[in-house]
Amino acid sequence: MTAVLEISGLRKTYRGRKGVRKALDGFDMVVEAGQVHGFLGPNGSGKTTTLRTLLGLIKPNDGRMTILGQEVPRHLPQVAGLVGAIVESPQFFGNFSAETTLSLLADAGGVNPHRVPAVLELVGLRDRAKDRVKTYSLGMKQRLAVASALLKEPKLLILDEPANGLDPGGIREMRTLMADLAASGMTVLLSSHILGEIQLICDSVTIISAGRRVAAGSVSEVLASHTSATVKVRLEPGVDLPGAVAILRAAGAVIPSLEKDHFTVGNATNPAQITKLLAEKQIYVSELTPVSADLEDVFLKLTGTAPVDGANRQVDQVAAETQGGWGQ
Ligand SMILES: Nc1ncnc2c1ncn2[C@@H]1O[C@H](COP(=O)(O)OP(=O)(O)OP(=O)(O)O)[C@@H](O)[C@H]1O
Repeated sequence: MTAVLEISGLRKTYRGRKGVRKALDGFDMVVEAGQVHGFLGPNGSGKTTTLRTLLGLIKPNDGRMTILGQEVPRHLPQVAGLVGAIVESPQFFGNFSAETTLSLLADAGGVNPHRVPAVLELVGLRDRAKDRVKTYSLGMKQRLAVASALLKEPKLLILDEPANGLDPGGIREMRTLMADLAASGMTVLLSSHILGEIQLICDSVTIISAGRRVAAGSVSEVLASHTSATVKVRLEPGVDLPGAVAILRAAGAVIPSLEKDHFTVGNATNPAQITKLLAEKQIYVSELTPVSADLEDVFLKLTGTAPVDGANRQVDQVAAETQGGWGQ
């Protein structure tokens, strides 16, 4: 596969009241052709700074970026026509209809006017195309923004939070739209906080935390390599569950949850050890199942942004989570 987008060692610092802030601290990203690539990170981790830098809106301090093989920002004029982007919520004139807005944009950008009805159809605004934009819902304005980015039939589409403000039906339609665009050969880079959506829509993902890449790869690879060794344990009916938990805890097991009829072991890198330890005390396991992580678990773990009981986590505050194995 060829990379449509490559970023390596990107650095951007801002000077502020409290001195220098590293918004990007040697960030790397690769997006392969024809993929829908998710760009994930907590608030303030550097996503918008990355996208703005890529589009030549911010000057980086260091690093290398290429779009479609061309080094940017130096060759941005050569590739600008092949990139559609919505990085900041675009402002549309409320008294114009979507059709007029897109026709004006097509005209200004030298785009064939036939693209206007085509993109209106694609984003699902056909039936409201003649209504004034000020009568649109947030989600409809979002669709219009996507339509404007699609006008010039870009090879790379960059969308910052495209599902913002969309209802579940709208999110599902956006998902179908992304899949259709990717199937037509377009590469889509999508930043989002809706992790379930990223998991459903994206082929691959980059996770950023504090200006650095903390994970990258296909969604399944990222999930597999960061799935914690958690197993769910069910015992024969009538067995003293807290007693069994105490035996395992004494041997070093971490038990994140104890329910009425089962418990979980969070550091079960060797699950056989659980059955062995309990069987030695004549306690028999009736079910032992791995608990698979979803993207939200991986995200919270890698970015250190899981909620902490009784604390209000502050922006920029990350908690490093370390979890050792047990029973090796
Ligand atoms: N113009 C600026 N001046 C100073 N600091 C800035 C500026 N723009 C961004 N930053 C800082 O850089 C860091 C990264 O910000 P950025 O907007 O890229 O994050 P983000 O991942 O897009 O966050 P969010 O998900 O909240 O939109 C933050 O700490 C932010 O405060």
